[in-house]
Order: sequence, then structure tokens, then C-alpha cells
Amino acid sequence: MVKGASNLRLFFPNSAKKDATAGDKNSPHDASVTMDGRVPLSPRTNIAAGPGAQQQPKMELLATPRGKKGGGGPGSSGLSSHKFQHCENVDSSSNLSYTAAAAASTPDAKQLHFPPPATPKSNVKKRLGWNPKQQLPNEQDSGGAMSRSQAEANNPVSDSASSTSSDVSTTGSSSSLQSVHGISSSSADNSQSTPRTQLQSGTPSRGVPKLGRFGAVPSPMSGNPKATAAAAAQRAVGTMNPQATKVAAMHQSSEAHFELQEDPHFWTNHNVQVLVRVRPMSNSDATGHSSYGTCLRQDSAHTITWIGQPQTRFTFDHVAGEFITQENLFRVAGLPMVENCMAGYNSSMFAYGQTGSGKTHTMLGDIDNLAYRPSEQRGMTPRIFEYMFSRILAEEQEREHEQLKYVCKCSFLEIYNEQITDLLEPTSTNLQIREDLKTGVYVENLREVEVTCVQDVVQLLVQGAANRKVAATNMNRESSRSHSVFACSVQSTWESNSLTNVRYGRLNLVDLAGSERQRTSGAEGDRLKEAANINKSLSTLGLVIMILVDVANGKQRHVPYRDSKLTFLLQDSLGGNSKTTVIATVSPSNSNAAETLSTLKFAQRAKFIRNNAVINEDASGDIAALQREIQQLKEEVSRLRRRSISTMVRYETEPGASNPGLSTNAALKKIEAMEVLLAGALRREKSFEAATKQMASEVKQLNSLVQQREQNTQSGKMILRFREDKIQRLESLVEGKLTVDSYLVEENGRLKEELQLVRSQIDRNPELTKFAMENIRLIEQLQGYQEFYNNGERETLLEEILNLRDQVLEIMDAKLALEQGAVALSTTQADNYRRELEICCNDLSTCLDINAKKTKQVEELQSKVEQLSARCAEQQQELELLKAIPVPEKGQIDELQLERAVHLQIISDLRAQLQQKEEIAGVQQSKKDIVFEDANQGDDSFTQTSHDQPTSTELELPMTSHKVIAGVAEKELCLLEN
Ligand SMILES: Nc1ncnc2c1ncn2[C@@H]1O[C@H](COP(=O)(O)OP(=O)(O)OP(=O)(O)O)[C@@H](O)[C@H]1O
Repeated sequence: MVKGASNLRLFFPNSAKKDATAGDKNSPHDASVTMDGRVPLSPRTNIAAGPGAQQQPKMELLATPRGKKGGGGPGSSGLSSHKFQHCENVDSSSNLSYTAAAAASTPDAKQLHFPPPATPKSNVKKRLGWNPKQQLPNEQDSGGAMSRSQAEANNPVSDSASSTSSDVSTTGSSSSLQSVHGISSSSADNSQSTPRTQLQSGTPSRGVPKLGRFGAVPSPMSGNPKATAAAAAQRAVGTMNPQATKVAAMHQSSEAHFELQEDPHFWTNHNVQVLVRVRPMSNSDATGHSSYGTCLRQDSAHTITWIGQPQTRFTFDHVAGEFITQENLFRVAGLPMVENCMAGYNSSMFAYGQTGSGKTHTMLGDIDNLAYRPSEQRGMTPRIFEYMFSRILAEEQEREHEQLKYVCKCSFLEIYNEQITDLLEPTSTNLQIREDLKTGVYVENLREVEVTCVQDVVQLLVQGAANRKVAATNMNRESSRSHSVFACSVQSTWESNSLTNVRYGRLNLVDLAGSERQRTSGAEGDRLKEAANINKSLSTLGLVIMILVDVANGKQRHVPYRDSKLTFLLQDSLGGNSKTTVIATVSPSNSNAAETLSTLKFAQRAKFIRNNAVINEDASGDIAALQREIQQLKEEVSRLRRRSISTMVRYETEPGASNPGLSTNAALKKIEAMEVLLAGALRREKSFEAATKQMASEVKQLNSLVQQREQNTQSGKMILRFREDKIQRLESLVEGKLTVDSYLVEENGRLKEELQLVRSQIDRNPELTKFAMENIRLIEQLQGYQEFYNNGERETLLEEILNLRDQVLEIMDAKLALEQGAVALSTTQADNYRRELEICCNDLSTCLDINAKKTKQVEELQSKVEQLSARCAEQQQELELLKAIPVPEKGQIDELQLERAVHLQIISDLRAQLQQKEEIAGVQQSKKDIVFEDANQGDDSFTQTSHDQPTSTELELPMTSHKVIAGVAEKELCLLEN
């Protein structure tokens, strides 16, 4: 049997009907779901300490008659005047006063005198939502309480309870109450037959006690879950103690009921959100050490007063009274956490409070049969995951087009005696905390399990809870001896504008070990060591919070996160990147008054911590995509540049262009001008980037200003509340309800708090900050302008403007020219074609002439070829003839050679003769020339004479014949040689 279940079923009766009356009347789980056991005490109820009270000297419960119920029981006769003398604070309108000496085990509380809870002022927003029908489950509660007292039959507590019951019986008939609530006295009698159960104690154990609460392991007390349910149902009806029932009923009937209201601030505020939850009175509160007295009075949905000396009023984001259901609490505190986490914020929820005050009930509650028959008493964690997975499903469906995907991974650890153990892998003990610049603080080798549905989470919860260390203490039968952290990392990925976006949110659900005092808890031995360690880590937590409050007030302090594993691990949740909620659980019982006050003070300090949560988005995907885009844009720019330049050059070098050479130069000039422009644009872009950065920082500053304003408003609200409070106290003073001394003491305390608030308001005055920011902005603007002038930016810009104007003009000219050029181009082209045609015609006639000549030449060459072929044929014939001549024989050759030699001789002779004759002829000729010349100079006779002389022709004839002979001879010789 799980711890919670056992507790619920032993100490507290079935709650389902209470929940059903609160909203879910058709709940199928009514019969099986166990409920908080409260033995509430109504301040408006006439309760007198009865015999039981006398039997228990440590507890004095006094009540004066009041209201309709009136009357005092036997105990009322026992009221002594000294008990009344401490009741100055009693609300006279209520006509009821308590003086409750604290339990002997709470020495501090012994001195305390508690006035009854006052009826809330009408100006406080509240709802008295009780109706008689709602009593039924509470009666059952009492029944459950009684069953526990029966289980502890030997314990004097049961006597006390019965004595109280007997007191109540004097105020009205128990049977009448039972009949009102449908409970028969016979069933009350049946309670006697309820088997007695042994309480567990001893060393912390793994697996049984704490898990027992969640129903995974059967409890020795209740057997299997079905039997548990049956037993619970039986207890709920059959084991009812009628007198306790009446106490409970009367208490509840008069209890003010403030609804928790959802607060949009809760979602956005940067301060730690603090919610105080008051658990119902338990049987042990009533019977253990003290009276049914309560140390708390809820004044509104946000304020609660600790009714001790001095009476202290606390204001929180929410105060959840004992009537607040698990569902309601989840709506107010759990739901925003899920939304924040899914939006990418780290979110943490701590449950802090003394042992037995309801931390585990709040964080986990009853997770019996969660998959099939979820209990109304299931706590924050299962509800958070139920909601988270439904949201995930809905969002994934809604944004399917963006391919939105969520991945959730859970881990569960415990810090026990300053050592970290993996609750999902219990063999992994003494795990170390590491810090990484990128991932932050993490636990090395901690198992992380991917979860896809709430059942997965429940399985992990049950598995982890089974391994958690719990032990029995005086305060809680199954007290958590360790801090547990159930963490879930939620990662979402989606695509938009071709970018991949990734978001991370981390959810920490922390159930702290009880902040009990050692004497109260009765810790000894191992328990004492544990308590020391628990107190060490909790006191470090307290110290860290105190320092963080200073830091929030602008002081420079070192925060000792590393002094304990708890604060080291959760440092982000405390003043870091996280939205944090603290649920401070308190007991309303007088017997726990000191612990309750200490918890309330802790919670009040925590309220001042400022966190700085930011959305965790992985920009790496974005950067890559942006880089890709930049690259694409660059390419596009250069492509456009190339195109525009080539267009320009083409236009300038067009055949129609006036001066192509000049145009190319102009194009180059233009390119230069454009480059200058581009440089200017880049420069301006840079300055815009700087301006954007500047604006982003301004936005940041403005955000902080807004936050300051929010804080100021909150401080203002608090001051207002102080004032209201003061008015109330003054009224009480005037009416004599408050002594001057206690008024002054309270006033002093209030003024101190107010002073602190006002100081912090001055420190964080938004007007001052605004002016300072404005001042800085103006100085920077001035500097910017100065730089603008100093760096000649103005001139550069003017130049650029001129340049641009020129370019615009040129482009317009070019456009015009282009239009005119189109017409001019057609005429020029026609001229060109004509010219080309003429040239072609000339070329054609030249070609024809050349052609004729060539044809002629070809013909001549053809005739020559024919002649040569004819000659060739002749020579062929000659060759044939020559070949036909027979080749001479050797002897003939010799003869021929001889003949040749003769011929040669003849030739040479003949030549010699020829030469002689030539010489002679030469002499005669010269003589003749001389004579001829003389004749030409004298007479004609000479001419006659000269006729008698041989003529040159006559001389030449024999020579020619010689030559011919010689030639023939030579030819013959050649032939012979051949
Ligand atoms: N608001 C509540 N309504 C009903 N029952 C409650 C409530 N708060 C606490 N209880 C009951 O009180 C008992 C003790 O509560 P719980 O175990 O949650 O205390 P705790 O603060 O976790 O103690 P510890 O620090 O020792 O573990 C449980 O049986 C629980 O069911």
C-alpha cells in the first residue's frame, strides 16, 4: 500500500464526496477515493472542553457560547479566568474565544494564546460557499479520523478525540447530526470492529512507505487496492465516530471559504510566485498534543493571519484554504507552469513546509489507479502531465503544417543526506552535479526517459516513489526524508519560413523534505542525522533566498548556491532563468504554530526573489538558415550587378552608339560609381544594425522599467494593504479588542516593513530610471550626430545623393536615347545593307572576269598538253626505234671506239682548221674594214675594188661546212658512246 493511500485511509476518510460536492458530483470514484482527514473546528461553534480536555492537561480547549448553537458543555464549566485574561484579541463579534496552550512538545507554542478565526471583513473578496449538503464528506473525514484513533487504540489521543466528541455531544444530539448526514449510529458502533493497525517506524526504507501513498505496493494496513477501497468506504461510513463528526461538521460549517482565483499575473510575473496551502486539521492535530485550536485565520484569497503573539498578517499571491481542491490548485498554479514550459521557459515548483503539512499530497497526491480510475485527490504532478500531453496533442494537430513535434524526457532524483540518487535507477548513487556553460547545471549519469503519454509519467512516478526514502516520525507516519526532484525537459521543433526552430523548456517539480524541528519530529539516531542534513540543505535554501532578496534590492552579494546539493542543482530556479512557484504548505494546528510561522516567513522572503526567465530557443538552426539566406542574397546581388553592367556595356557598345570606345569608359565609370554606392549602402546598413542593437537594448531597458513599475505597483498594493490593516487595527483599538501595547508592537512591525518597501521603491524608482535612460539615450544620440558631422558622413551622403541624381539623369537620357536609337538604327541598317549589296555586285563582276581568263588559260594549257602528248608519242616511237637497233657486240664496240677516236681526231683537226680559217677570216675582215673606211672617206672606186675582194659570206661558207661536219661527227660520237 502506498504511503499516501495508507495515510489517507487511516488518518483521513474518503474525500470523493467532498470533491463531488465541490464540483464533480457524478464522479465514479466516490466510493473508493480517500480523502483528507480533518477534524475541523469551527470558531463559531460552541465547543467546550469536555472531560477529555481535562484528561489531557497539555491541551486546553475553551470556547464561549456563540451564535445560534450556543450552550457550553461540561468543559465550559472548567473555564478559568486566567485563561480568559489572554484573550484580548478575540473578535467580540464572534462571541467565541479560545485559549490554547500549545502542546507540551512545542514549548514555544505553550506561551501562545490564539484568538479564534475572525469572520472576514466584508470588504475582503470571499465566498462563503458552504452548504449543509457539503457536510457529508467531512463527516466521513471525521469517520476516517476516528478510524485512525481506533488504529491507535492504546494511544491517549483516542481518548482525547472521544472526549472532544463528548464535548460536542453536549451542544447537540449526535444522533441528530448523524441522521442529518445519513450516518447511523449502528455504523458508528461498527467502528469498534475495525482491525487495529500497527504504525511503522524505524529506519528509512525503500519502496514501501512513500510509495504506499500512490498505491503501487499494498500496505500492510489495507491490503490490495480493492480491499483498500472497500475498507476506505467502510471506514467512511462504518467507523465514524459521531462526536468527532459533529466537531468536524460544526467547524466546517462556519469556516470562511475563499475561492482561488486565476491570476494573469501569475503567468507573467518575474518574481517567484508564492502560494500558501493550509491543510485540514488532522486527527493527530486534534488529539496528539494540543487542542483543536488553530493558529491561522484566512482573511482573503491573498492574506492569512498567524494568530499568535504578535499576531502577524501575511500577503501572498494566493492562499489556498483547506477547502481548496487539488483541481482548483492545479488550475491556479499548475496550468500556467505548463503553458510557460511549453512556451520555452524553464519552470519550477517547490513544495516547502514542515513534515506532514501536505507537500507530497500537493505534489503527487493519490495516484492510485491513475490510468483507469483517476482519483480526485491526485496531485499537481499527474495533473500537470495530463494537461501537458493534451496540450501537446492539440498543438501538434493544430500546427501540423509546421511539422511541430514535442519530445519530453523525464528524470527523477532524490537528495538524501547530501547525496544524489537516481530514483529511476536506484543503483546509481552519489551522482555528481556538473556545470556546463552551454547546458547549465546538470546531474552526471542521471537516467532520462522519453515519455509520450501521461501513463509513461505515472509509471516513472510510481517507480521513483517506490525508491524514495521515507520513515515514520512523530509528525508523519511516512515522512519523506529526502528532497525529490521530478524533472521533465520539453523540446519542441517546428519549421517556419524554411527555418527550423527549436525551443526547450524544463519543468522541475520539487518535493522538499519536511522542515520540521528536531524535537517536534522526535528524530533520533539515523533520523537525527537525516534531520541535520535536511535542515542543513533547507537552511542553505533559506540563506540563499535571503541573499537573493538583497540581490533583488540591488545589493551586491555572493549567493552560496554550492553550499548544498539542493541549491546547487536548482540554482536556475532561484534567481536565474526560470519561472518559479513556491507552494508553502502549513498546518493550521496550534500544535504546529511555530513551524507554521517559520514556513510563512520563509514563503514571504521567497516572494521577493526576482528571476530572469527567458525563452530558451536554439538559434543555431536559425543561424545556419540565415547564413544560407545571406549567401543566396549575395549571389543574387552579384548576379543582378553583373546583369546590369553587361546590359549597360551592351547598350553603350551597340553599333548605333555614338562612340563605343567612349561608352565603355563611361560604363566603367558607372561601375565605379555603383561600387561607391554599394559601399555607402553597406556602411549605412552597418549603422542601421548598430541602431537596431541600440534599440534592442532600449527595449530591454524599457522592459526592466516595466518590471520596476510592476514591482512598484505591487509595493503600492502592499502599502495599501498595510493601510487597510492599520485601519482595522485602529478600529480594534477603539473597540477595545486590542491593547495599546500590542497595537504599538504590531504597528512598529508594520512600519518597519512599510519602510523597507518604501526604500525599495525609492531604490527602484521607475521615474528616475526612465530619466536616466532618456538621458543616456540623448547623450548617445548626440554623440551619433557629432560623429555624423565629424566623420564627414554628411558630405559623403551629399556626394552620394549627387551621384545618384547624375545616375538617374543618365539613365533617363539613356532611356530616351534608346527610344530614338531604335528608329535611327533601322535607317542606318538599310544604308549598310545597300552598301553591302553594291560591294557584292562589284565582287561578282570581278569574279566573272577572272573566271573567263581562267577558262582561257585552261584551254591553252589543254592544247599544250595535247602537243606535248603528241611529241611524247613521237619520242616514244623514236625510243621504240632506238630500242629496235641491235646492241653492238664487244668487237664492234672496240671498232666503234676506234672509229670514235678517229672521229674525235678528225673533229679536233677540223676544229683546228676551223680556227685557222676563222683567224684568217678575222684578219681579212679587219683589212677589209680598214679599206672600207678609207673608201668611205675617198672615192667610189674603192667600192669597186672592194667588190673584187672575197665577202664575209664567201669566207663564212667553208667555216659553216666545217662546223656542220664537226657537229655531225660529235653527234655520231655521242651515239657511239651511248
Ligand atoms: N490539503 C490536504 N487535504 C487532505 N489531506 C491532506 C492535505 N494535506 C495533507 N494531507 C494529508 O496529510 C498527510 C501528510 O501529508 P504529506 O505526506 O503530504 O506531508 P508531507 O509534507 O509530504 O510530509 P513529509 O515532509 O514528512 O513527507 C497525508 O496523509 C495527506 O494525505
